[in-house]
Amino acid sequence: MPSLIPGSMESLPNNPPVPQKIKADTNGSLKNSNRLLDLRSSLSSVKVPPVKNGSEVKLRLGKKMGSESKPCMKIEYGDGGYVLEDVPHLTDYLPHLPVFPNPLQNNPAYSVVKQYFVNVDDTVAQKIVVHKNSSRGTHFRRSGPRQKVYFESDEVHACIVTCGGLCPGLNTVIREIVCGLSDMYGVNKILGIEGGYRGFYARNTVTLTPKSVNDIHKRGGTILGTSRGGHDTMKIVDSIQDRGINQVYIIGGDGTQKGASAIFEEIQRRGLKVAIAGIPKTIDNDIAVIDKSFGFDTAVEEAQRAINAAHVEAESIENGIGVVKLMGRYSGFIAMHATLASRDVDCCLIPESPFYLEGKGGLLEFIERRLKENGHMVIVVAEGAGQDLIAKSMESMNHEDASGNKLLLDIGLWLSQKIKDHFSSNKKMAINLKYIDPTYMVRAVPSNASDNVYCTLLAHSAIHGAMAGYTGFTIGPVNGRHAYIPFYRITEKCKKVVITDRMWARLLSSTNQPSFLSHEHVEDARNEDETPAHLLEGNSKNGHADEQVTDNQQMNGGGIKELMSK
Ligand SMILES: Nc1ncnc2c1ncn2[C@@H]1O[C@H](COP(=O)(O)OP(=O)(O)OP(=O)(O)O)[C@@H](O)[C@H]1O
Ligand SMILES: O=P(O)(O)OC[C@H]1O[C@](O)(CO)[C@@H](O)[C@@H]1O
Ligand SMILES: [Mg+2]
Repeated sequence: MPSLIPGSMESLPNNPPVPQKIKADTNGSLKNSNRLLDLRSSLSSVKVPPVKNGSEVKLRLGKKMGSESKPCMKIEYGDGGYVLEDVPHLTDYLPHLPVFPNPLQNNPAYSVVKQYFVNVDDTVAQKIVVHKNSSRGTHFRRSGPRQKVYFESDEVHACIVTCGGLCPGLNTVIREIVCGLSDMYGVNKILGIEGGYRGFYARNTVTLTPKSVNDIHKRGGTILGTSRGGHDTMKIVDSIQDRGINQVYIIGGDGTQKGASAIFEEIQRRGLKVAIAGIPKTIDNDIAVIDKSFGFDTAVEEAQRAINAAHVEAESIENGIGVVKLMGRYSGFIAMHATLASRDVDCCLIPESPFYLEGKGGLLEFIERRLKENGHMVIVVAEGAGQDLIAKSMESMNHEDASGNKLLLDIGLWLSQKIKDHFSSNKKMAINLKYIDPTYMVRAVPSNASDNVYCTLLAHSAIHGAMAGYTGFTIGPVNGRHAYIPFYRITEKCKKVVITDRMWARLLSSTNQPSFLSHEHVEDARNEDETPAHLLEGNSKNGHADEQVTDNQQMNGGGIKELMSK
């Protein structure tokens, strides 16, 4: 029997949301006193103006288009241009689920906390720098424990899977999910899925207990193993169903979150009471919306060791050049932050900033000048930088990994060779170049102290969300506050360094390197910043009314406009 919680900030759903699968292909709408639930089968055709007083909820349902599946969107409008991009809830398609009081109310560690439970209406603003007349813009549901939960402790059968490349902190997140479920919610049935997505149907599982995971945060890698490729939605959901799993914690990058979204949609289609929670992971820090991904700080810190070594080598010998290659397939955040942190770097090359070697303003000219001035120099290059240059000078392979990610050519080796060739061919200067490739070293280490704490918060957010019945969500800090974010927001766009924004300008000013930017490049960068038309009414055409750029948004790939207005 569902219980009401006295004094609860949340009201139990008297009018539970309409089950999505029933209404999936209708054009009808349903109104109550202050809410409108609008169910459409097409994403693009809906145009409903925001309601002035009160709020309006729109649930946009996915429809298969070719092989791409459009996501479910649940959007609520409020006053002053307020938009809530909400995440799905189990009651969206299972309206009569029983609810239970949150066992944290009786937990001695948490019951002393004043207002430990998050108000159900709390949301987190994506835009925090506002003008007097700015609209309030997009918000996400605040994460944290709710007074009521949709799972009883002994009913929960959770599983955890890690997918994609390694990242410092994977083991910490696993540990914290297991310990958090057990300590906070008394959950004791937790399975580890081995070897990534394909482990659901092709590998063994391992039972995870607080005791078995106690020390794993001190190790790099993932105790569960990981993989690329092998995402077979039907087989994965069959496995979830056959094993009686009802909470799935999926740790991985953009590809993994796309896979999690497909699993969620299939779970929903089958009408299963299974919560799907994504925990975003990527060493490259290229996940949109969230402030930063776990392991990134650790990677930047670890990269300092390689940069230090390169600097020591370079400054100890005449015309010494240290070249360090760091990770960053499409985004140069590790290289940029490692450079800014180090102050020993003379030039940082990232995928977002095209560069050239020869001629006036080119890299080779700059190297020569810097060697004449300082006698040594350090170059940091992100692995995804200059791929166009290598492809031109070598036969491009165009190979992909099992997940469909482009396999990169080795920019570090190529660049080192080009520099050596240049200085030996024109005999201007004898140089001494040392190439250091610590790429896998920076992601194979255990997470540092601050990442460890961050991993705990992520794990707890995911647990509270799943216990509260939310599903089809990923989590992360938005402007410092943890939030539940719909999958499509994380997967629609990869976060990149904005080369016309403040942080890159700081880097250019600290290294004094050429920007390599022609007027066309700036224009291109400006155009790339055009956010794809978002589906939010009441916003400007790029979906961010009165957009104001902050350093935080720079991390999130926003901000070309700012430089232009400076
Ligand atoms: N569009 C997609 N739909 C379903 N599954 C996907 C999709 N893209 C990737 N996956 C699956 O997600 C898993 C991880 O993907 P991928 O190898 O791209 O790593 P990632 O999660 O992006 O992490 P990393 O940051 O290390 O690249 C793989 O098992 C892959 O099959
Ligand atoms: O683990 P793999 O397959 O070698 O992939 C390496 C890639 O993974 C990442 O670490 C994360 O996407 C990239 O920086 C890098 O290009
Ligand atoms: Mg990826």
